[in-house]
Amino acid sequence: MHSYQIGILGATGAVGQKFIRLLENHPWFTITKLGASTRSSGKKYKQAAHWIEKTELPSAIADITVSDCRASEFTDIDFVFSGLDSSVAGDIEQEFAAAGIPVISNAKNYRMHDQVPLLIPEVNPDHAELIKKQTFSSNGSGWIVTNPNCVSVPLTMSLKPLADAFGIDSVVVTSMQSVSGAGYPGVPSLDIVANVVPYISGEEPKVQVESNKLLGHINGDTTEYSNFPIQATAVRVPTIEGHLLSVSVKLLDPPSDIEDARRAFTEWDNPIADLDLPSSPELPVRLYEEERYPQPRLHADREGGMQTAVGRLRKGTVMDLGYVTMAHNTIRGAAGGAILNGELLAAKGYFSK
Ligand SMILES: NC(=O)C1=CN([C@@H]2O[C@H](COP(=O)(O)OP(=O)(O)OC[C@H]3O[C@@H](n4cnc5c(N)ncnc54)[C@H](OP(=O)(O)O)[C@@H]3O)[C@@H](O)[C@H]2O)C=CC1
Ligand SMILES: N[C@@H](CC(=O)OP(=O)(O)O)C(=O)O
Repeated sequence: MHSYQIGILGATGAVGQKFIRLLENHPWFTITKLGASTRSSGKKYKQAAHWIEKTELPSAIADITVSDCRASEFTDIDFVFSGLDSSVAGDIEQEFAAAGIPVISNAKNYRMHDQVPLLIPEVNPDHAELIKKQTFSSNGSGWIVTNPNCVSVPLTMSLKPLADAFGIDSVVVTSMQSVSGAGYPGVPSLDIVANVVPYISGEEPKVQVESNKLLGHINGDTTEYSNFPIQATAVRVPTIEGHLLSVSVKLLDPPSDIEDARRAFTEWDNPIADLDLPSSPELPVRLYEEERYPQPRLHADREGGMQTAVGRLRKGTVMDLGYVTMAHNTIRGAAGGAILNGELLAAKGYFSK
């Protein structure tokens, strides 16, 4: 039986609030500490946070006093989830790991660090082994694990069945990203209402490198990346939740029949199915046959926001295959993905208890 007392860093932000909502009634993880900036510390959570979730702020959380994000304030917990702003996540997460507190982070800072696993449990669960190589803390009790960018998540989860069946030569992707990806208050309304903004600062380079780390292999102390090129275009659209991607793929060993590509998705085996993790979706990658699906408003919440949808699978005219894919950016692409990482690591015995 797993039972852990946990903290949330960046608890007042958009992702922090999603952690709080998703962890209410979690069977393994109980929130006992909340951290944010000095703007919030010392206040009760209900006063510090501008609650933007649709569900009620959990009463067990409302009266917790928010702490500074200092490791010395987070004694007596087993680990933290981090939804910190990336401008501060680097130093704070390192301080926690050095103090022997494991950090499961949603921020970008350590994703490409050699000894830090960039983890999607259904894609590369074995990469968790890198934890044992980390030297953030003197005795190895503190470490950092990250989850990928919210576009890299559906991109990599949808590429994985194709990589396993046919190998990937190259990818072109255009992401149509919802406004919640920019946090709260996020994109100015005069920019995004009835409009599309064809640029998201810093997004395309992350998408281009993270998938190759995720689809790589552990070799000794580090990750050997896969090495297919990805050309990404990141666009902000006026949806609220769910990032939709248009993907074109050239394969190393393309199937002659599109049915074989369909089967690659429908017959793909989830490598963690037998672990029965609480946040694990029944079907991590769902192939829709209806030509108008998937749509963010209709499908982003499927399986608790943890399912990656694939649709419009078709033979390509320039590259081998075309399809669209979509995932809930603040659940599967952020807090929910981090929680699933925590569950995987708990099930595999990584928390010293
Ligand atoms: N929104 C999304 O879809 C996704 C976001 N992410 C990443 O998750 C992280 C959080 O994003 P989001 O929730 O949208 O951002 P927000 O701006 O909504 O929240 C940022 C959080 O960081 C805290 N913070 C800011 N400065 C400090 C500081 N100096 N010391 C301690 N805490 C501080 C804030 O506390 P306070 O309220 O006190 O200022 C707040 O809790 C980012 O790294 C982002 O890139 C990743 C994937 C998807
Ligand atoms: N940039 C993403 C959200 C995000 O914060 O990404 P990252 O975790 O890679 O910094 C978006 O705007 O939708």
